[in-house]
Amino acid sequence: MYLVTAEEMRRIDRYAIETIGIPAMALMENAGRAVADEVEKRQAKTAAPGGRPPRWLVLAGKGNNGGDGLVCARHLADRGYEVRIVYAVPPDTLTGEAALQRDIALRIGLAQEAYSPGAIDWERWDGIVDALLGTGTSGAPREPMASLIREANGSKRPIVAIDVPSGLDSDTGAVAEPCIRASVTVALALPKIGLLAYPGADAAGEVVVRAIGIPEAAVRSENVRTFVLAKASLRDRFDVTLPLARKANSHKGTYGHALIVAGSRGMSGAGLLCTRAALRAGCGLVTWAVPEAMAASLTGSVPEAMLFGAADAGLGEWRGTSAGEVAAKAAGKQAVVAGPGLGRWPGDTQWLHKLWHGVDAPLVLDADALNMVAEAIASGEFAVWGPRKAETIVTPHPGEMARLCGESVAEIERDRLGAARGLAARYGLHVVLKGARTVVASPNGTAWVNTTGNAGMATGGAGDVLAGIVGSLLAQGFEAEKAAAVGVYWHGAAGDLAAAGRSSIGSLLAGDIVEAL
Ligand SMILES: NC(=O)C1=CN([C@@H]2O[C@H](COP(=O)(O)OP(=O)(O)OC[C@H]3O[C@@H](n4cnc5c(N)ncnc54)[C@H](O)[C@@H]3O)[C@@H](O)[C@H]2O)[C@H](O)CC1
Ligand SMILES: [K+]
Repeated sequence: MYLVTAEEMRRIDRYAIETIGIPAMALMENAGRAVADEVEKRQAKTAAPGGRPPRWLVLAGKGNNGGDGLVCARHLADRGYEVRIVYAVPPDTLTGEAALQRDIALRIGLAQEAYSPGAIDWERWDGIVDALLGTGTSGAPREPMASLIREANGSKRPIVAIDVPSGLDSDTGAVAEPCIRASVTVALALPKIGLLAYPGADAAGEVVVRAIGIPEAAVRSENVRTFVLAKASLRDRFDVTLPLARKANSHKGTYGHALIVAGSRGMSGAGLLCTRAALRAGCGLVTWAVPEAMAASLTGSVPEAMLFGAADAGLGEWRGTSAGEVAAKAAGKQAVVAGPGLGRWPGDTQWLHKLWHGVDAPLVLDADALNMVAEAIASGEFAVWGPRKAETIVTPHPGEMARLCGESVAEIERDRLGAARGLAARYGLHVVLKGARTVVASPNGTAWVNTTGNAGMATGGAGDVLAGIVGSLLAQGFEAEKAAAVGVYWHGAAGDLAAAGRSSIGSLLAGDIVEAL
């Protein structure tokens, strides 16, 4: 499923109207009717007291979003609802199709008023349709609309938002003060990015996408490069269904060999989780490289993996001198994961630089390896590292992403998609920006926003598990975008499955995610 910006939606809309010739009023009619259907569906669950007709308020702005609301009001009235339109602005300032809808509403005698602060008896109404602002929003809602939004939120009535909750930035998910807090948002034609990205996703409530008669040809006229990562997209885009299929006639060599470079004294668990996740995600063989002094104590901790002890002068910590050995160990492997629990040591960016070129296989960099890259970027060194022989996936959380981009966490979180896309394009990396609604961005400009996962996964080791899964999929021959996208979806889905089996998701452990794979 596509995810669009306001500008992309506008262009698709314009193509449908101007190039294909579908009247704007027809689209608006479909939009308003779709919203009325959704209101009816919700209202049916809670019958109005005493069998009286349901009472709904429609808050209308002056643009096309308001026009959609006026169509919705008309259809609700036709279905026996008591409806009242509240214009946020003087009705004579409405323009275009919205003005035509205003005249229609007037001619059929729908109840209406211009908003006056404090004048609405909210208690009287069963629900509210938010038709104040849509994709034409610029900046935070201005007065008097801002007061109307605050009153509506304070009313505690269910709010059905048309297209986007008013006050939401459709492109980033940033919410203005105030922003409508909807129980459901009816996204018209295509979902907007801001409906999935937090904090917008919280303001949107449940998101329902409804067709309004925009032909597929209009959608295709726009080269949309952002997609929802959901079960259907795995199937349609990547030809993958989970659990992964296996050929009856196959052997461990069929599923690849991954090298996991992870863990150090005090952080062996990161390597252990990464290694177990890689095995559970199905690659044929895993070699786990650790500083040599740790190898003895880890013997048998994951009997299915091979252990490799890298020279460490007996300290259980990584040293720059091990780069050659690790690169040699990577020969013949189909994927390498480096980073979880590595720690930092003097000269570690040079160590990583050696792996950067010494490893011929696809590489996943996570955790401390990302901090090394961030330092190399900051010092200007990274610019001269040059391209690798195979693809590279980086899996930063927002803190690591902030260091990689030289920005603050708040700046990254304000536009996660933009940040991930920017880093991917700048350095030719596949970027997995973790967090609620993980973003996967590729150097070719494609990006995915994930729908699986839950807050219980905000726990130590969950990232190590993801790195292991992605490495495992690379080892099994998935190309980088597919490995990253499928891995992210699967990791979240496993987290959801693991959470479903617990009374509180707060008790979820990273190891549970591995077992749920
Ligand atoms: N998807 C489609 O193909 C269709 C979508 N429809 C609906 O149209 C809106 C977008 O309509 P548009 O007229 O471009 O913009 P808005 O209604 O969102 O609002 C524009 C209006 O509001 C004023 N305004 C802008 N920002 C603010 C602010 N911060 N505070 C106060 N007022 C503001 C501005 O002056 C403009 O005049 C889309 O979301 C769908 O709901 C079509 O109906 C069918 C086709
Ligand atoms: K709206």
